Formats: sequence, structure tokens, C-alpha cells
Amino acid sequence: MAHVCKVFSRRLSTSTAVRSAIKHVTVIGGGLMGSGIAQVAAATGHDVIMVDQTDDILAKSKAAIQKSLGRVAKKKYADDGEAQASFVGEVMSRISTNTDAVAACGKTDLVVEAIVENLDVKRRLFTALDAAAEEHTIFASNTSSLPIKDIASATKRQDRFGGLHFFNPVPMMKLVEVVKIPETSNETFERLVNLGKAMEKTTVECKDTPGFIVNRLLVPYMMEAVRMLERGDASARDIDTAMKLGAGYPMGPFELADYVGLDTTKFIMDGWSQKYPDIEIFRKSDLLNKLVAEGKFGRKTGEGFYKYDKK
Ligand SMILES: CCCCCCCCCCCCC[C@H](O)CC(=O)SCCNC(=O)CCNC(=O)[C@H](O)C(C)(C)COP(=O)(O)OP(=O)(O)OC[C@H]1O[C@@H](n2cnc3c(N)ncnc32)[C@H](O)[C@@H]1OP(=O)(O)O
Ligand SMILES: NC(=O)c1ccc[n+]([C@@H]2O[C@H](COP(=O)([O-])OP(=O)(O)OC[C@H]3O[C@@H](n4cnc5c(N)ncnc54)[C@H](O)[C@@H]3O)[C@@H](O)[C@H]2O)c1
Repeated sequence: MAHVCKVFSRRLSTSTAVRSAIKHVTVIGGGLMGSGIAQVAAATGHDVIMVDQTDDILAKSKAAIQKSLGRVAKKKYADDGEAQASFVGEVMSRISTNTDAVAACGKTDLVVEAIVENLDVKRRLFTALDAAAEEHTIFASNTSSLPIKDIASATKRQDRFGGLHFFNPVPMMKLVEVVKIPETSNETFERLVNLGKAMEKTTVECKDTPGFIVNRLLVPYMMEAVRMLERGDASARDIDTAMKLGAGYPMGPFELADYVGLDTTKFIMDGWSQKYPDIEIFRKSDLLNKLVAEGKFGRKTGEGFYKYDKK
């Protein structure tokens, strides 16, 4: 009898898991990350609503997705222009846009937030969405550095809240960190892991600790690089070259910072230097702050540590 119950309960849990599979995803924030998350979710068969503040921003987000899909399509379908166009068209057809975040969360399985790295802004957003979203809807943040618990506590659904930390560029990077807080239910965590896998990512599990796994190791490395530059020990170009040829990294630290966005890297360091004032490596970088103050955010503005051709 016990064996029959075990088989039955396993089938039940499987059917429950299948029934609760995430199919509709609302992505709030159509910037570097949100557009990538929307693209990969749509390319892996999910229905997506992408939200940002203005229609103009959303038009730019869709154009970026279209361009990225074009690069993916060329690799998938070589010289078959028709197949490439059909692939891009089909994926784009699964992405709708909205400037009203509350309206976009009324009927969805998952809300993934990828807005500015600012705790108050993220908390205000999730408080507003909490009242509008259905009971079964899961919330997740793509934050690089903020405690998930500090974001989740702005809602009444901490059992249905987790971190989904994708990596830039989302179409190329195979990793997603799935972060749980103590309140995250087992079903929620399982659904987030299953979504990561459905998006053809490799998932790793982490606790809600500063920087999760990758950024806990990446931030000190990149901050050491900028200290090296500030001391005049070596040039940015030579530091990047050294790390690519000496450590096998695809990008050196300054190329990567320009790629991530110096605004975002500053927001991350502002938070950590304030939260951990006694940790020297997190002390703010005058050079980074100067670049951001001058509007030099890296690739996204055409200049950061390096200058870029306007594409
Ligand atoms: C040092 C200053 C200190 C500042 C403070 C620091 C503190 C804060 C730092 C923490 C930041 C954390 C951010 C975040 O939370 C965590 C992250 O995301 S970290 C970033 C992780 N990502 C990486 O490390 C990326 C490393 N780079 C690469 O992997 C590659 O360079 C690249 C981006 C894939 C590009 O590939 P390349 O070969 O270099 O160049 P190409 O552009 O020619 O691309 C080749 C090929 O790839 C395909 N492709 C590339 N990009 C895309 C895309 N966006 N969409 C689709 N396809 C893409 C494409 O097929 C390309 O071929 P092509 O089409 O050009 O023929
Ligand atoms: N850039 C990276 O490499 C990277 C990688 C992983 C995670 N992240 C994290 O992802 C998040 C977004 O980073 P990004 O690089 O995509 O930033 P981004 O500046 O490229 O995009 C942020 C987008 O959010 C929009 N936005 C801001 N406030 C909003 C609001 N209240 N409602 C709707 N939209 C709003 C902005 O208009 C912008 O388009 C941050 O939390 C960041 O830490 C960034």
C-alpha cells in the first residue's frame, strides 16, 4: 500500500509541477538585461510582456531584441534567409509591450524585474504589483547586488518570491543564479529552477548573500582592477589584455565594466560601500564616479573607460 501511495504522490507532484509550469512571463525593465530576458523567454516558447517607462524606450528594446535575434538566426540557419526571418518573426510575435506595469501583471505566471539597481525603486514597484498580481504569480528580481529579502519584504508574497540572476548578454551566457530567501516555498523555488532550465540555462542555487555566487567573486576582482588603474600601476588596456591572455577571460575588467554599464556598476558599489563601510575593497572609486558624473556609462553611451563607435 505504501508503495502505491508513493507512486501516486510522485505522479501527483509531477502533474502539479507540470500544471504549475511557468508559461507567461512579465519582464519589468526593457534595458540591457530585461530585453535579453524577454528575448530568451520568448525564444524558448514563453509568452512575454515587456514593460518599460515609455513607448520610445520599448521601441528601442524591441529593436535591440530584433538585432540580437538576427545574430542568433544567422548561426542557427546559416544562409537560409527565409528560415532566419521566420525564426525572428515567430519569437518577436511572442513579445508584447506595455508601459503600465500593473496592467501587465494582472494575468501572468512570473514577474521578473530588471529595472534600475536601486532598492527603493524596486520596492515601490513590487509593492504596487503585489496588489495587482494573481495569487499564483511568482515575483523575481534580477538584481546584481541587493538582498532579495530587502526587495521581497515590500510584498505580502515572500513565499512566492526569489532571485533570478541572469548574466549579460542573456542570449549568450548560460548561467542563471536562482536565489531563495528563507520564506521562498519549495514549489516556488522548483518553478524558478524549472523556468531557468526551460530557458536553456544552467541553474545554480544560492542563498541570499551579497553578490550571490559570481558577483561575490567578480566585484572584488574588478574593484582591484580599478584600484590598479587609479594607482597608475598599469593602463586599462594592458590590464584587460593581461586578464584575457593571462587568465583566459573573454573580456578584461574594463571592457566588462563598459559592457555591463558604468551606471549600474556605480549603483552596485554605492550600495555595498554604504552597507559594508569597513570593507576596504568596496570603498567607492573616484575614477568610476567621475566617469559616471560625466555621463560616460560605457558602451550604452558610447564612452566609458574606452570610446566606442556609434552603431
Ligand atoms: C573595472 C572597473 C570597476 C567597476 C566596478 C565593478 C563592480 C561591479 C561589477 C559587477 C557587475 C555585475 C553585473 C551582473 O550582475 C553580472 C554579469 O552579468 S557579469 C557579466 C558576465 N558576462 C561576461 O563576462 C561577458 C564576457 N564576454 C563574452 O562572453 C563575449 O565577449 C561576448 C559578450 C559573448 C561577445 O563575444 P565576442 O566573441 O567577444 O564578440 P562578438 O561581439 O563578435 O560576438 C561573437 C558572437 O557571439 C554572438 N553574440 C554576441 N553577442 C550577442 C548578443 N547580444 N545576442 C546574440 N548573439 C550574440 C554572435 O553570434 C557573435 O557573432 P556575430 O553575430 O558577431 O557574427
Ligand atoms: N548590466 C548587467 O550586466 C547586469 C547583469 C545582471 C543583472 N543586472 C541587474 O539587472 C537590473 C537592470 O540592469 P540593466 O543593466 O538592464 O539596466 P538598464 O539601465 O539597461 O535598464 C534598466 C531599465 O529599467 C527601466 N526602468 C527603471 N525604472 C523603472 C520602473 N519603475 N518601471 C519600469 N521600468 C523601469 C529603465 O527605463 C531601463 O530601460 C539591475 O538590477 C542590475 O543590477 C545587470
